[in-house]
Amino acid sequence: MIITLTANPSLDRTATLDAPLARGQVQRVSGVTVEPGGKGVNVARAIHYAGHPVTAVLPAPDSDPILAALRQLGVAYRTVEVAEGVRMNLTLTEPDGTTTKLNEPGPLLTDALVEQLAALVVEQATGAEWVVLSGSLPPGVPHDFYATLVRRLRPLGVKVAVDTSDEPLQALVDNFPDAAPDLLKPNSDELAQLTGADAEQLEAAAKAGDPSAAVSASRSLVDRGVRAVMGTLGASGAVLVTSEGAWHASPPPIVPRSTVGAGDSSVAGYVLADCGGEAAPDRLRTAVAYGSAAASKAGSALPKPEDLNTAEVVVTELG
Ligand SMILES: O=P(O)(O)OC[C@@]1(O)O[C@H](CO)[C@@H](O)[C@@H]1O
Repeated sequence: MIITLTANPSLDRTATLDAPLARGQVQRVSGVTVEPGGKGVNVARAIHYAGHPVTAVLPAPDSDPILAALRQLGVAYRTVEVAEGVRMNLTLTEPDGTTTKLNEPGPLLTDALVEQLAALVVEQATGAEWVVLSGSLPPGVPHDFYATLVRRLRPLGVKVAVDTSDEPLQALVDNFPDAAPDLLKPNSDELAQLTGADAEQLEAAAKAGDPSAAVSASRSLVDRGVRAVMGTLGASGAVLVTSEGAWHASPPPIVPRSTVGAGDSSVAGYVLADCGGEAAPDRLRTAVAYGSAAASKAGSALPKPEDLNTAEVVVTELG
């Protein structure tokens, strides 16, 4: 069983544009989809499609359309009941695959609701293989929420993955090694932010086939207690660093349609491969196959096992 927490779930509304976005103009959209989203919800969806037991934990009113959508997909969930509906995040996709996201802050959670949410995750985590803590935190939730939760989860013996950004990510790192998770999934900006590396240089080097800056940044986090750091590098694939070694995986060729959910899919792939007993290089291979399959799908659509092109992911062991 895998548990995902989405403290700030969303309904993802994707508008497809037939022409490049023209700022300040009225433009017609050619299609709209609405899907249940938020990073942990996406991870849960991809895991569910793979046939692995999963429960998504999230705050939402009982009548919220996100819950109806999850029921329709057959994704199991547990909620903390809140009064205000989940936020609506807007994605604009342009013909060349450029994706623009406008994310709302989300509804305020009171201290009592924050504690109910943490207690629900701890309850569900008992006996689970992994808990995945993903996404931003809505107003009212302290920045160190994930740090506190990792500390509460560790005694249960469950593995913990964290994928977040900005202050919650910084607060987590500030609380290492006590709050160090089993998997941290920063993107290149986050890796640079956390380690003082230059984001542009790190990305440019990875694009040119040299992921060493991403590896050193990831290694500095492993040195501070994280079991595995998977740094995602967009079209340049991802690196995985553990205390045993470092690997880079380049993705299979795809036509990118929407990057929304690519990072979440890579987390799902990593955790699924770990549950299947795969070694580090194959966990990275599966993660990158999942991430690139998601990027080749429209809107917030997530990959199913038949969408994966694992054979064309090239994994290289690095020194
Ligand atoms: O605002 P956050 O929590 O950082 O990110 C939320 C979000 O952009 O992440 C998912 C894609 O990763 C989307 O489903 C959702 O809209």
